[in-house]
Amino acid sequence: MGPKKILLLNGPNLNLLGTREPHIYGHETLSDIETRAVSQASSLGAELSFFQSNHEGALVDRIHQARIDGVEAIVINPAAFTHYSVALRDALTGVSIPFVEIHISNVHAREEWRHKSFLSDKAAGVICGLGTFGYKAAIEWCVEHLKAKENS
Ligand SMILES: O=C(O)[C@]1(O)C=C(c2cccc(Sc3ccccc3)c2)[C@@H](O)[C@H](O)C1
Repeated sequence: MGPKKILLLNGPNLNLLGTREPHIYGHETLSDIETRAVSQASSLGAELSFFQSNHEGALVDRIHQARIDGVEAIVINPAAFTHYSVALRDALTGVSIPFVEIHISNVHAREEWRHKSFLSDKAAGVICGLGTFGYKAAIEWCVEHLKAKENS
């Protein structure tokens, strides 16, 4: 049994992280987040890959590929797609890979339309409002979950 494979997905506009609205999304860039996630996963004995796209279909395709690649858990910040993407919901449920939905901001403390997620009821868990710490927590949960599943 090789290292556990985790995929980190980030949705539209997150490539702009750290450049605008730092009061909401912080100062870290997406690259900072991805680099730290790879290092954290490695220290936990897991293998993390990452992908960001502004295009819904590209994320759907990457989720399909995750199944082929033997990815065992997904951490996804769907960004705006959270609030309307049935396609992402269907892709994630279709590949039957457990996923953690993460939001840097507390979407429940923001505009009403950000309170609705098309993914949350299908997620293993949802983390929001903890800033980029949410990525760290989500990755740690995935590793623990996969280890527990292996030992069950
Ligand atoms: O809080 C989040 O992580 C969230 O998923 C992230 C979002 C997000 C992601 C990237 C950019 C923006 S808005 C923006 C656009 C340009 C520069 C800075 C921010 C919102 C929102 O669409 C979601 O409602 C909430």
